[in-house]
Amino acid sequence: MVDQSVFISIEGPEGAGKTSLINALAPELRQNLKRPVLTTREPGGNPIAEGIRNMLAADTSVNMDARTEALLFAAARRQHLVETILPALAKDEIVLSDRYLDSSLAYQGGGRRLGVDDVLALNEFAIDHVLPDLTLYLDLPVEIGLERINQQRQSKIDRLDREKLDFHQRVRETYLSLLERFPDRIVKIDANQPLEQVIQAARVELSKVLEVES
Ligand SMILES: Nc1ncnc2c1ncn2[C@@H]1O[C@H](COP(=O)(O)OP(=O)(O)OP(=O)(O)O)[C@@H](O)[C@H]1O
Ligand SMILES: Cc1cn([C@H]2C[C@H](O)[C@@H](COP(=O)(O)O)O2)c(=O)[nH]c1=O
Repeated sequence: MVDQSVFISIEGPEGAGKTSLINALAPELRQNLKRPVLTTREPGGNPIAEGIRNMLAADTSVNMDARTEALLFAAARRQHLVETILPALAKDEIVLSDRYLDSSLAYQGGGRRLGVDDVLALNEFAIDHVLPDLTLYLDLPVEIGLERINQQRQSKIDRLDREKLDFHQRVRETYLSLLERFPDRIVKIDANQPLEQVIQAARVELSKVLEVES
Protein backbone atom coordinates (compact mmCIF):
# COMPACT_ATOMS: atom_id res chain seq x y z
CA MET A 1 0.00 0.00 0.00
CA VAL A 2 1.27 3.49 -0.85
CA ASP A 3 1.73 5.52 2.35
CA GLN A 4 2.74 8.79 0.71
CA SER A 5 0.43 11.63 -0.18
CA VAL A 6 -1.94 11.10 -3.10
CA PHE A 7 -3.77 13.89 -4.88
CA ILE A 8 -6.89 12.93 -6.81
CA SER A 9 -9.21 15.30 -8.65
CA ILE A 10 -12.72 14.43 -9.75
CA GLU A 11 -13.94 16.19 -12.87
CA GLY A 12 -16.95 16.27 -15.14
CA PRO A 13 -19.81 18.33 -16.46
CA GLU A 14 -22.71 19.53 -14.33
CA GLY A 15 -24.51 16.77 -12.44
CA ALA A 16 -22.02 14.06 -13.40
CA GLY A 17 -22.03 12.73 -9.82
CA LYS A 18 -18.72 14.11 -8.54
CA THR A 19 -20.03 14.99 -5.08
CA SER A 20 -21.88 11.69 -4.75
CA LEU A 21 -18.73 9.79 -5.68
CA ILE A 22 -16.51 11.67 -3.23
CA ASN A 23 -19.09 11.21 -0.46
CA ALA A 24 -19.03 7.45 -1.09
CA LEU A 25 -15.28 7.01 -1.51
CA ALA A 26 -13.90 9.16 1.30
CA PRO A 27 -15.34 7.18 4.25
CA GLU A 28 -14.43 3.83 2.78
CA LEU A 29 -10.87 4.96 2.04
CA ARG A 30 -10.54 6.23 5.61
CA GLN A 31 -11.84 2.94 6.98
CA ASN A 32 -9.94 0.61 4.67
CA LEU A 33 -6.62 2.42 4.56
CA LYS A 34 -6.67 3.91 8.07
CA ARG A 35 -5.35 7.11 6.52
CA PRO A 36 -6.54 10.71 6.69
CA VAL A 37 -8.54 11.67 3.61
CA LEU A 38 -9.20 15.34 2.89
CA THR A 39 -12.24 16.12 0.77
CA THR A 40 -12.36 19.56 -0.74
CA ARG A 41 -13.80 21.43 -3.71
CA GLU A 42 -13.13 24.14 -6.25
CA PRO A 43 -13.78 26.95 -6.29
CA GLY A 44 -13.55 26.88 -2.51
CA GLY A 45 -11.95 24.89 0.25
CA ASN A 46 -11.04 27.85 2.48
CA PRO A 47 -12.48 31.29 3.31
CA ILE A 48 -10.67 33.28 0.60
CA ALA A 49 -11.49 30.80 -2.17
CA GLU A 50 -15.10 30.46 -0.90
CA GLY A 51 -15.29 34.26 -1.06
CA ILE A 52 -14.23 34.14 -4.70
CA ARG A 53 -16.84 31.41 -5.26
CA ASN A 54 -19.53 33.74 -3.88
CA MET A 55 -18.30 36.51 -6.16
CA LEU A 56 -18.51 34.18 -9.17
CA ALA A 57 -21.99 33.06 -8.17
CA ALA A 58 -23.39 36.54 -7.54
CA ASP A 59 -26.07 37.85 -9.87
CA THR A 60 -23.97 40.96 -10.43
CA SER A 61 -21.42 38.77 -12.20
CA VAL A 62 -23.85 37.91 -15.02
CA ASN A 63 -21.89 40.12 -17.41
CA MET A 64 -18.48 39.16 -16.12
CA ASP A 65 -15.76 39.25 -18.75
CA ALA A 66 -14.56 35.72 -19.64
CA ARG A 67 -10.91 36.50 -18.84
CA THR A 68 -11.91 38.04 -15.50
CA GLU A 69 -13.78 34.83 -14.75
CA ALA A 70 -10.76 32.70 -15.70
CA LEU A 71 -8.48 34.82 -13.50
CA LEU A 72 -10.85 34.52 -10.54
CA PHE A 73 -11.01 30.72 -10.85
CA ALA A 74 -7.21 30.61 -11.08
CA ALA A 75 -6.85 32.90 -8.03
CA ALA A 76 -9.22 30.70 -6.03
CA ARG A 77 -7.20 27.66 -7.15
CA ARG A 78 -3.93 29.21 -5.99
CA GLN A 79 -5.32 29.89 -2.52
CA HIS A 80 -6.89 26.43 -2.40
CA LEU A 81 -3.57 24.87 -3.34
CA VAL A 82 -1.38 26.70 -0.80
CA GLU A 83 -3.83 26.84 2.08
CA THR A 84 -5.64 23.51 1.74
CA ILE A 85 -4.12 20.99 -0.67
CA LEU A 86 -0.37 21.35 -0.10
CA PRO A 87 -0.54 21.23 3.73
CA ALA A 88 -2.56 18.01 3.49
CA LEU A 89 -0.13 16.49 0.99
CA ALA A 90 2.77 17.48 3.26
CA LYS A 91 1.14 15.35 5.97
CA ASP A 92 0.92 12.39 3.53
CA GLU A 93 -2.86 12.60 3.38
CA ILE A 94 -5.06 11.49 0.51
CA VAL A 95 -6.71 14.53 -1.08
CA LEU A 96 -9.95 14.17 -3.04
CA SER A 97 -10.78 17.43 -4.79
CA ASP A 98 -14.12 18.06 -6.47
CA ARG A 99 -12.69 19.90 -9.56
CA TYR A 100 -9.21 21.36 -10.14
CA LEU A 101 -7.26 22.59 -13.15
CA ASP A 102 -9.22 20.67 -15.81
CA SER A 103 -12.42 22.50 -14.89
CA SER A 104 -10.83 25.77 -16.00
CA LEU A 105 -9.49 24.18 -19.18
CA ALA A 106 -12.94 22.77 -20.00
CA TYR A 107 -15.22 25.63 -18.84
CA GLN A 108 -13.12 28.71 -19.56
CA GLY A 109 -10.91 27.23 -22.29
CA GLY A 110 -13.70 25.35 -24.10
CA GLY A 111 -17.02 26.64 -22.80
CA ARG A 112 -16.01 30.31 -22.89
CA ARG A 113 -13.82 29.74 -25.95
CA LEU A 114 -10.72 31.30 -24.35
CA GLY A 115 -8.66 28.37 -25.65
CA VAL A 116 -7.19 25.51 -23.65
CA ASP A 117 -3.59 26.61 -24.21
CA ASP A 118 -4.16 30.16 -22.98
CA VAL A 119 -6.10 29.01 -19.92
CA LEU A 120 -3.43 26.41 -19.19
CA ALA A 121 -0.74 29.10 -19.43
CA LEU A 122 -2.70 31.30 -17.03
CA ASN A 123 -3.11 28.44 -14.57
CA GLU A 124 0.52 27.35 -14.68
CA PHE A 125 1.34 30.42 -12.59
CA ALA A 126 -1.33 29.38 -10.07
CA ILE A 127 -0.56 25.67 -9.78
CA ASP A 128 3.25 25.91 -10.04
CA HIS A 129 3.56 22.36 -11.47
CA VAL A 130 1.27 20.72 -8.87
CA LEU A 131 -0.90 18.29 -10.82
CA PRO A 132 -3.10 15.50 -9.49
CA ASP A 133 -1.65 11.99 -9.40
CA LEU A 134 -4.95 10.85 -10.88
CA THR A 135 -7.96 12.63 -12.36
CA LEU A 136 -11.24 10.74 -12.57
CA TYR A 137 -13.30 12.28 -15.35
CA LEU A 138 -16.99 11.39 -15.02
CA ASP A 139 -18.44 11.49 -18.51
CA LEU A 140 -22.10 11.70 -19.44
CA PRO A 141 -24.33 13.45 -21.97
CA VAL A 142 -24.82 17.03 -20.78
CA GLU A 143 -28.63 16.88 -21.04
CA ILE A 144 -28.69 14.06 -18.48
CA GLY A 145 -26.41 15.90 -16.04
CA LEU A 146 -28.42 19.12 -16.31
CA GLU A 147 -31.65 17.20 -15.79
CA ARG A 148 -30.19 15.61 -12.66
CA ILE A 149 -29.22 18.92 -11.09
CA ASN A 150 -32.45 20.66 -12.08
CA GLN A 151 -34.30 18.04 -10.08
CA GLN A 152 -31.88 18.31 -7.20
CA ARG A 153 -31.59 21.92 -6.12
CA GLN A 154 -31.83 25.63 -6.73
CA SER A 155 -28.46 27.00 -5.69
CA LYS A 156 -24.92 26.62 -7.00
CA ILE A 157 -22.97 28.77 -9.42
CA ASP A 158 -26.26 29.38 -11.20
CA ARG A 159 -24.71 31.67 -13.79
CA LEU A 160 -22.78 28.73 -15.29
CA ASP A 161 -25.71 26.35 -14.86
CA ARG A 162 -27.89 28.66 -16.90
CA GLU A 163 -25.55 28.71 -19.89
CA LYS A 164 -27.07 27.34 -23.08
CA LEU A 165 -26.72 23.70 -24.05
CA ASP A 166 -23.99 24.41 -26.63
CA PHE A 167 -21.79 25.90 -23.85
CA HIS A 168 -22.08 22.66 -21.88
CA GLN A 169 -21.47 20.59 -25.04
CA ARG A 170 -18.22 22.49 -25.58
CA VAL A 171 -17.28 21.83 -21.94
CA ARG A 172 -17.79 18.08 -22.44
CA GLU A 173 -15.96 18.04 -25.78
CA THR A 174 -13.03 19.85 -24.19
CA TYR A 175 -12.90 17.36 -21.31
CA LEU A 176 -12.80 14.55 -23.88
CA SER A 177 -9.93 16.30 -25.69
CA LEU A 178 -8.06 16.57 -22.36
CA LEU A 179 -8.28 12.79 -21.99
CA GLU A 180 -6.32 12.44 -25.21
CA ARG A 181 -3.86 15.17 -24.25
CA PHE A 182 -3.13 13.88 -20.74
CA PRO A 183 -3.70 10.11 -20.99
CA ASP A 184 -1.28 9.30 -18.16
CA ARG A 185 -3.21 11.39 -15.65
CA ILE A 186 -6.87 11.42 -16.68
CA VAL A 187 -9.13 8.36 -16.69
CA LYS A 188 -12.67 8.39 -18.07
CA ILE A 189 -15.50 6.78 -16.13
CA ASP A 190 -18.94 6.31 -17.64
CA ALA A 191 -21.19 8.37 -15.34
CA ASN A 192 -24.34 7.42 -17.22
CA GLN A 193 -24.81 4.25 -15.22
CA PRO A 194 -26.07 3.54 -11.69
CA LEU A 195 -24.05 5.28 -8.99
CA GLU A 196 -22.86 2.00 -7.46
CA GLN A 197 -21.27 1.05 -10.81
CA VAL A 198 -19.62 4.47 -11.05
CA ILE A 199 -18.22 3.98 -7.54
CA GLN A 200 -16.93 0.51 -8.42
CA ALA A 201 -15.21 1.81 -11.57
CA ALA A 202 -13.59 4.55 -9.47
CA ARG A 203 -12.44 1.98 -6.89
CA VAL A 204 -10.63 0.07 -9.64
CA GLU A 205 -8.79 3.22 -10.76
CA LEU A 206 -7.98 4.29 -7.21
CA SER A 207 -6.59 0.87 -6.39
CA LYS A 208 -3.94 1.41 -9.06
CA VAL A 209 -2.56 4.62 -7.53
CA LEU A 210 -3.09 3.54 -3.92
CA GLU A 211 -1.79 0.05 -4.65
CA VAL A 212 -4.63 -1.68 -2.79
CA GLU A 213 -7.23 -4.24 -3.87
CA SER A 214 -10.43 -2.77 -5.38
N1 LIG B 1 -24.98 7.62 -11.39
C1 LIG B 1 -26.04 8.35 -11.07
N2 LIG B 1 -27.25 8.03 -11.55
C2 LIG B 1 -28.33 8.79 -11.26
N3 LIG B 1 -28.31 9.90 -10.49
C3 LIG B 1 -27.13 10.27 -10.00
C4 LIG B 1 -25.93 9.52 -10.24
N4 LIG B 1 -24.91 10.16 -9.64
C5 LIG B 1 -25.43 11.23 -9.02
N5 LIG B 1 -26.75 11.29 -9.22
C6 LIG B 1 -27.68 12.32 -8.74
O1 LIG B 1 -27.47 13.46 -9.58
C7 LIG B 1 -27.52 14.65 -8.81
C8 LIG B 1 -26.19 15.39 -8.97
O2 LIG B 1 -25.20 14.60 -8.34
P1 LIG B 1 -23.90 15.27 -7.71
O3 LIG B 1 -24.27 16.45 -6.89
O4 LIG B 1 -23.12 14.18 -7.06
O5 LIG B 1 -23.18 15.74 -9.05
P2 LIG B 1 -22.01 16.77 -9.23
O6 LIG B 1 -21.21 16.30 -10.39
O7 LIG B 1 -21.27 16.97 -7.94
O8 LIG B 1 -22.81 18.08 -9.59
P3 LIG B 1 -22.23 19.56 -9.81
O9 LIG B 1 -21.81 19.66 -11.21
O10 LIG B 1 -23.38 20.41 -9.49
O11 LIG B 1 -21.08 19.74 -8.84
C9 LIG B 1 -27.85 14.23 -7.39
O12 LIG B 1 -29.26 14.32 -7.20
C10 LIG B 1 -27.39 12.79 -7.34
O13 LIG B 1 -28.13 12.04 -6.40
C1 LIG C 1 -13.25 25.03 -10.62
C2 LIG C 1 -14.05 25.63 -11.74
C3 LIG C 1 -15.42 25.57 -11.72
N1 LIG C 1 -16.13 26.09 -12.74
C4 LIG C 1 -17.60 26.00 -12.69
C5 LIG C 1 -18.15 24.64 -12.90
C6 LIG C 1 -19.47 24.69 -12.17
O1 LIG C 1 -20.44 25.26 -13.02
C7 LIG C 1 -19.18 25.64 -11.03
C8 LIG C 1 -18.85 24.95 -9.75
O2 LIG C 1 -20.00 24.45 -9.20
P1 LIG C 1 -20.05 22.97 -8.57
O3 LIG C 1 -21.46 22.81 -8.14
O4 LIG C 1 -19.09 22.97 -7.42
O5 LIG C 1 -19.64 21.99 -9.61
O6 LIG C 1 -18.06 26.42 -11.43
C9 LIG C 1 -15.50 26.73 -13.78
O7 LIG C 1 -16.16 27.25 -14.69
N2 LIG C 1 -14.15 26.80 -13.78
C10 LIG C 1 -13.38 26.27 -12.82
O8 LIG C 1 -12.13 26.35 -12.87
